[in-house]
Amino acid sequence: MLEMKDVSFNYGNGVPVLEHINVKIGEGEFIGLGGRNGCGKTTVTRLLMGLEKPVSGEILYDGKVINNDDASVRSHFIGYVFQRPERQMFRPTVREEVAYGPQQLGMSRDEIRQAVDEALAATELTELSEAYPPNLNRGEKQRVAIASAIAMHTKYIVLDEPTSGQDSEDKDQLMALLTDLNKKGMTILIISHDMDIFAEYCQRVLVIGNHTKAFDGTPQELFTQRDDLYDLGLSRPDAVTLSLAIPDFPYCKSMKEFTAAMLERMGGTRK
Ligand SMILES: Nc1ncnc2c1ncn2[C@@H]1O[C@H](COP(=O)(O)OP(=O)(O)OP(=O)(O)O)[C@@H](O)[C@H]1O
Repeated sequence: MLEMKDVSFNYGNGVPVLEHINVKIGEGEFIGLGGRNGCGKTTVTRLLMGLEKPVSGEILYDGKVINNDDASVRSHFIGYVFQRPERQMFRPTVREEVAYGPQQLGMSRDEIRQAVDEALAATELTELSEAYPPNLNRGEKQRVAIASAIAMHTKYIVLDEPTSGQDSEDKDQLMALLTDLNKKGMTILIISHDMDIFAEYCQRVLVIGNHTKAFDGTPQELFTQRDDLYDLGLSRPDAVTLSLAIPDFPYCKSMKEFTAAMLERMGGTRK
């Protein structure tokens, strides 16, 4: 369990960024983190990663205060995919990049080879294992960062707006990979401005507003019960809006679900 207990933070210029944040992130969850531009989403994840320290309050891992554990210690249990993943890659090949973490953990050569092979296979990077990371496209770089976390067997992975600027094929591929990792037990925390991702993939959504936690619940609760979505910098996905507009229609979290429900209502099948 990762926990933020009454955490407040500013960047030292007197401007409050986060105030009295309380959040528990249990193992196996798939959580979306949303809110307006500049509300502090990246800062929340930097605090969890140990890249920033709370001004007050505590960060806990399995009940132990880890405020003073720096990012290299926390990387043993949290993997991170930066908004610009090239900033986290320093090795000459994809294989060496993915092997770096396991080497730091002191794994044997054979263990490292096996962990890296498995991680490259899981992220469909085997054929790019000798490639120079800066030459990869953004989706491939993200998968290298994810492979690094898999090879270290981290329990958590945090992704900062991984699908922004991606076409729908890359987005679907990434979300399928994250869903698969989550099914295998990895906890996912994904920052996004994409409401479809919250609705379709996340079990829980956290929203930051007014410097603190403004919502913590299921996407269905968020999109059907809150009337301040606009104020929070959010919007209702089309699939949800359409399903709510039709009397006695089930809640639909994606257009695929909506289409299937609509066809069922009309007594038809998809050709
Ligand atoms: N290094 C820094 N020094 C000073 N202020 C900063 C720094 N980094 C971020 N901020 C400010 O802190 C606030 C929160 O920034 P943060 O990047 O966490 O927001 P965000 O919700 O992730 O934004 P976005 O959706 O645009 O990525 C913003 O007002 C930002 O300008």
